[in-house]
Amino acid sequence: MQRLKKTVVMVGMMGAGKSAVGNALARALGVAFRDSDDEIVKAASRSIPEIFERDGEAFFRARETEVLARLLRGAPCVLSTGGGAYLSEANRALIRESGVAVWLRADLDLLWQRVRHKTTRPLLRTANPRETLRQLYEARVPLYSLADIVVDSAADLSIEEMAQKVAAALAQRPDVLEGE
Ligand SMILES: Nc1ncnc2c1ncn2[C@@H]1O[C@H](COP(=O)(O)OP(=O)(O)O)[C@@H](O)[C@H]1O
Ligand SMILES: O=C(O)C1=C[C@@H](OP(=O)(O)O)[C@@H](O)[C@H](O)C1
Ligand SMILES: [Mg+2]
Repeated sequence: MQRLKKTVVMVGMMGAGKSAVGNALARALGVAFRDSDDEIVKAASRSIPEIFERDGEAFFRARETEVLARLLRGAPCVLSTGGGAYLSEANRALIRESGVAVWLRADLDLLWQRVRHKTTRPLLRTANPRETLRQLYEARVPLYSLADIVVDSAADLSIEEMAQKVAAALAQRPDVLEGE
C-alpha cells in the first residue's frame, strides 16, 4: 500500500499533459484529482476564454491563487494547475508549503502539436499562435525549472505511460510517497 503525504502539483506549459496525466496519476495512486482550471470554471460558471474576455487575466490569476490555496489545505491529492500558475512567487510559496511541484517538461514541437487545433486557450488567440507559444515557452522555462521534480514527456509515451513515469519519480521521494 502506498500513501501520498503531500499534494502532487503538476506544472508546465499548455499542452504538456498536466490535466490528462494528472488525472491518470491520481487514479494510479488512488487519490482525488483536482484541476485548478476546472475549479475556476465551476465557481465562475463560465469557460476559461469567457473569463479572460469578460473579467481579464488579472481576475483569472487572482481566482487561480485562491483555488490553489484552498485545495492545498485539503487532503493530499493530485492537483493539475494551468500553465501560468507556477509563474507567481506567491503560488510557488503555497505549493512549497504543502505540496511537491512536478514539471512535465515537453519540447516546443510536441506542445504545439497538442494545442494547435484547440481554441480553449485564450493566450494563444493571436495572429501567430505558434510564435506566441514559443515566446511563452522561452519566458517560462526558467521558472518551471524551479520545480522539485522534472519528468520528461516524449511523443511516443501514452498518458498512462507518462503517469507511470511520474509515479516512479515520486516513489524515489519517501517524503512524498510512503510505502511499497
Ligand atoms: N502522453 C500523451 N499522449 C498523447 N496525448 C496526450 C498526452 N498527454 C496529453 N495528451 C493530449 O494533449 C492534449 C493536451 O493535454 P492536457 O492534459 O490538456 O495538457 P495541459 O493540461 O498541460 O494543458 C490533450 O488533448 C491530451 O489528451
Ligand atoms: O499557460 C497559461 O497561462 C494558461 C494555461 C491554461 O491551462 P493549461 O496549461 O491546462 O492549458 C489555462 O490556465 C489558461 O488558458 C492560461
Ligand atoms: Mg490543463
